[in-house]
Amino acid sequence: MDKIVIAGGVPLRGEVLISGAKNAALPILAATLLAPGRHTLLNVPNLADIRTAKKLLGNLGVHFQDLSGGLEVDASELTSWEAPYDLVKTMRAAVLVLGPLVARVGRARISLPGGCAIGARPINLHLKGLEEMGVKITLQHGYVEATVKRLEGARIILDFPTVTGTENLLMAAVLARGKTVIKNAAQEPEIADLAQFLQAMGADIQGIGSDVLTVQGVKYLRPASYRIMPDRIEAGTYLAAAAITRGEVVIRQAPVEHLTAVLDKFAEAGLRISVDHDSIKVSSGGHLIGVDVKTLPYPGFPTDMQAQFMTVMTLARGVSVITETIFEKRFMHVSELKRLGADIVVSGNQAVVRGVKSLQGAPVMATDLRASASLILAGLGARGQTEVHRVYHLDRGYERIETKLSALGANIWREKA
Ligand SMILES: CC(=O)N[C@H]1[C@@H](OP(=O)(O)OP(=O)(O)OC[C@H]2O[C@@H](n3ccc(=O)[nH]c3=O)[C@H](O)[C@@H]2O)O[C@H](CO)[C@@H](O)[C@@H]1O
Ligand SMILES: C=C(OP(=O)(O)O)C(=O)O
Repeated sequence: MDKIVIAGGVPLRGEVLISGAKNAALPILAATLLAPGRHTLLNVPNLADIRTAKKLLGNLGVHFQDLSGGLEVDASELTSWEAPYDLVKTMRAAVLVLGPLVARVGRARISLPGGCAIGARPINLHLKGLEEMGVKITLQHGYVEATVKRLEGARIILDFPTVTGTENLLMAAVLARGKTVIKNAAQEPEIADLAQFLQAMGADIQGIGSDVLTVQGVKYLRPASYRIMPDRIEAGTYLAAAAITRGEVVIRQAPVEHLTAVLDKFAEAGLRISVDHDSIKVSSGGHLIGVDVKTLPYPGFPTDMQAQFMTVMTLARGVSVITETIFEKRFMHVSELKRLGADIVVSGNQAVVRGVKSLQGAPVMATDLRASASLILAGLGARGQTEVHRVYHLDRGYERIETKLSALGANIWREKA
């Protein structure tokens, strides 16, 4: 298994270009199942999760062709309605084929996504919403089996604004008979990106970007061409890299309007930030200051930036209290950060971080995607050499991270184990 090695302590300087968003590309790829014909997707990031999604859709009969700067997705004929265990276990977002499959072929058989490092992550809200639309659901041998003759519009109130749950229900509703209203819908910008792709396919959706989505079902959808939004979490991670190395970085092609909570917190922590259209210039304005953060559904501070922000706080002056409200086990990076000398005490869903003068490089092990990013950041900010093991987690969600960081001056490389 590959590892990433970092010789830390170099302030990053230069420009970095943000890739397409993983969490928008995955539901949009799933949504291509809704319409026979050839779709064109632009700005698709080159990530392990995208390769897994292509395998999963390929298994259902979808064909792909690489275009210069894009991907052609041909969903003309579906030959299966099953998402097998082997593919679902490596990528939870595989569950996103459930809504489109019941909408297009009236049935789906999906391996139940298991618990993972960051929490239990059940899909009860996806299933309850689909049942309200007339889908018969049974659980057998670790698989969800879903069948429906005709999807019916419904009024759905989500107990929690689940991101992929909202996406699954939206993708089912666009081809249902009549009107569907999804209340307490998640408002993450990637859902708006999916909704805009669905509109380009001919769907009738009102309330995009809000917590009430109203969908008037249509008889059929047609293939569409769409450019995937840039990745706000990747952009936030490069902000953190500039902060922890006391560097000066320009982040280009950033989804600035969706980064408000993140930019506000970094500014409060003492970074100098200026924004020009889709570019963010960030430089360290003296010392970092400990600030408190609480993760929340969008537009609050994203849980997918919690580990990276915590890492920056390990070198700030004073104390920072970090509260995780979305996932019950998302502090797996703490024990590894402590190996580099961080002072962090966890109690329930709160981590109290007392800034230290310096971190020292050490071998560490990545446990999930954003934990991996946080360990890379810690390595960049530490004295001496850090080795991050189990980088397959990182490759799920960051395109060419060591190449992009090297171009900013970091001493970072990948070694084959
Ligand atoms: C592919 C993708 O877009 N992944 C993102 C998505 O994950 P995902 O869509 O899995 O996250 P959810 O919004 O569904 O989960 C939020 C919380 O709701 C709970 N829950 C969810 C569904 C359900 O049926 N029942 C239930 O109890 C979960 O266990 C969790 O505690 O949103 C998360 C929260 O912003 C991000 O961290 C992930 O990067
Ligand atoms: C938790 C994440 O992804 P996923 O939902 O795909 O596991 C993430 O992107 O941080």
